[in-house]
Amino acid sequence: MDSMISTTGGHTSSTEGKTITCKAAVAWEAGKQLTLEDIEVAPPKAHEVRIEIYYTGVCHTDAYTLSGKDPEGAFPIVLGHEGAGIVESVGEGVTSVKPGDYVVALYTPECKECKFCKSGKTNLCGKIRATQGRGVMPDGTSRFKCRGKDLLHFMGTSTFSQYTVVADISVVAITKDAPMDRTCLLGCGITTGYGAAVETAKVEEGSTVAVFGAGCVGLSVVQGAVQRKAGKIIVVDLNPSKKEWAEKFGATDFVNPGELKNQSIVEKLIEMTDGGCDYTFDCTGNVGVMRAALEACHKGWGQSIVIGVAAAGQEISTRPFQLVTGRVWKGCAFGGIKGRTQLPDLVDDYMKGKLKVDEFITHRKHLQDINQAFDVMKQGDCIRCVVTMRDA
Ligand SMILES: NC(=O)C1=CN([C@@H]2O[C@H](COP(=O)(O)OP(=O)(O)OC[C@H]3O[C@@H](n4cnc5c(N)ncnc54)[C@H](OP(=O)(O)O)[C@@H]3O)[C@@H](O)[C@H]2O)C=CC1
Ligand SMILES: N[C@@H](CCC(=O)N[C@@H](CSC=O)C(=O)NCC(=O)O)C(=O)O
Ligand SMILES: [Zn+2]
Ligand SMILES: [Zn+2]
Repeated sequence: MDSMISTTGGHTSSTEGKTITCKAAVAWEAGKQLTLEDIEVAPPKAHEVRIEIYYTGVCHTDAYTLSGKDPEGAFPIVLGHEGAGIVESVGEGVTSVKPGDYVVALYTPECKECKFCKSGKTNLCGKIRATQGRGVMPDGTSRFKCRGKDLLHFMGTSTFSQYTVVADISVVAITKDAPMDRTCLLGCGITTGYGAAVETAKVEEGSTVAVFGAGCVGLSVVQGAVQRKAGKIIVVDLNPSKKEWAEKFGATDFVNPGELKNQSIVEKLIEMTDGGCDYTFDCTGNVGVMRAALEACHKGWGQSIVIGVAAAGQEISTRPFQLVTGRVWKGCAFGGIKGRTQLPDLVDDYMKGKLKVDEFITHRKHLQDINQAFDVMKQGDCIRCVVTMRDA
C-alpha cells in the first residue's frame, strides 16, 4: 500500500510513488455547491502523469455538468478542465513529459496512433474516450479518494484538485516562461473559439462572420476571425454590455437581437451581409440560436459551426432545404486543435503578443472560494475567472 503524506505545494521527488493528500473542490451531487475536501491522489500508473495544478479556469461546461444536465455527468466527481501546472511524477513508460515540466491538461487527448489521430480529418482522439466519458482512468479505476470513497475524474483532467492524474496523452508541456495563471485558459475557452475560426472553419480573408454569444469562446472566435483578416465580424449577443467587449476584440459590428424591431436576427444578418454570412458560430449552447446561425449563412457555401454545448434532450432542427441549398452545418470540440501538436505554438504566439489571453481574465478567486467563481460566471460581466489552487 502507498504511504500517505501531506503536502502544501511544491513538486519534489519526495512525493514520487506515494499517495498525496491535498485540497480539492468535490462535487458530491448534481445541483449542489462544491465542497472543499482533503482528498487522496494515488501515484500515476503506467502511461499516466501526476500534475500539481497551480491554476484553473472555470468553464460553462463545468457548470453544465454540475447542473445535472450532462448525460455523461456522474457524482461524486472532481470537475475542472482548464488547468495548468507542473508535472510532479510520471508512471512507467511515460516519455512525452517529465517531472518539473510546465504543462496544460488536455481534455481532448492526442495519442497520435488511433484511427482518429491518423485520419488527418479531426482532432478527436478515440484512444481513451470511453473511459474518460465514464469518469475513470484508462484502466477503469480512479486515482482519487475522499472519505473512503472513490471520486470520479472529469474530462480526463479534473483540474479542481491541487494534484490530479491524467493519461500521458492528455497533457502537453509548454515553455516555462509562460505564466501559468494565464496559460490555463488555453486548456479550453480561448483555444476552442480561436481554433474554431482558424482551424475548423479556416475563415478566409475578406469573408463575413457572425459570432453568436460574446463569452470567452465567442470572443476567441472573434480573435481568430481577426487573425484570418475577415472583412466583417458581427457579434450577436442579448447582453448590451457585450458590445464593448466585442469591439475590444476586433468585431466590426454588434447586434442585440432583443433590440430588433419587426425583423428577426436571421433577416438582419442577411441584410447586413448581402445575402448571408460566409461563416457563423454558435457560442451559446442554445439550440434556437444554432438554427438561426445556420439560417443566417449564405446560400451555396455558408458554413455554421456549432461550438456551444446543449443540455441532454435538446435537439437542433431546420428545414432540410437549408442544406440542400448549400449551407453546411458542422461543429468542433477544442476548436479542432490537436493539443499535443499545436498548443505549444499557441503558447508561443501568446508570448510573442500575437494571441490575446490576459484580456479574457475578468475575475480571480482562490480554491476555497471556487463556488464564487461559479457565481460570477453567471454574471454578464465575467468572461473568465481564474482560480488559484495554492495558498498565497
Ligand atoms: N465545443 C467545445 O469544445 C466547447 C464548448 N463550450 C461551450 O461553449 C458555450 C459558450 O461558452 P462561454 O463562452 O464560456 O459562455 P458564456 O456564457 O460566457 O458566453 C455565452 C454568451 O452568449 C450569450 N447568449 C446567451 N443566449 C443568447 C442568445 N439567445 N443570443 C445571443 N447571445 C446569447 C450570453 O449572454 P448572457 O451573458 O446574457 O447570458 C453570453 O454572453 C457554452 O455552451 C460552453 O459549454 C465551451 C468550451 C469548449
Ligand atoms: N458530456 C457532454 C459532452 C459535452 C461536450 O460536448 N464537450 C465538449 C467539450 S466542452 C468543453 O468545455 C467535447 O469535447 N466534446 C467532444 C467529446 O468527445 O466529448 C454531453 O454528453 O453532452
Ligand atoms: Zn470548457
Ligand atoms: Zn488518438
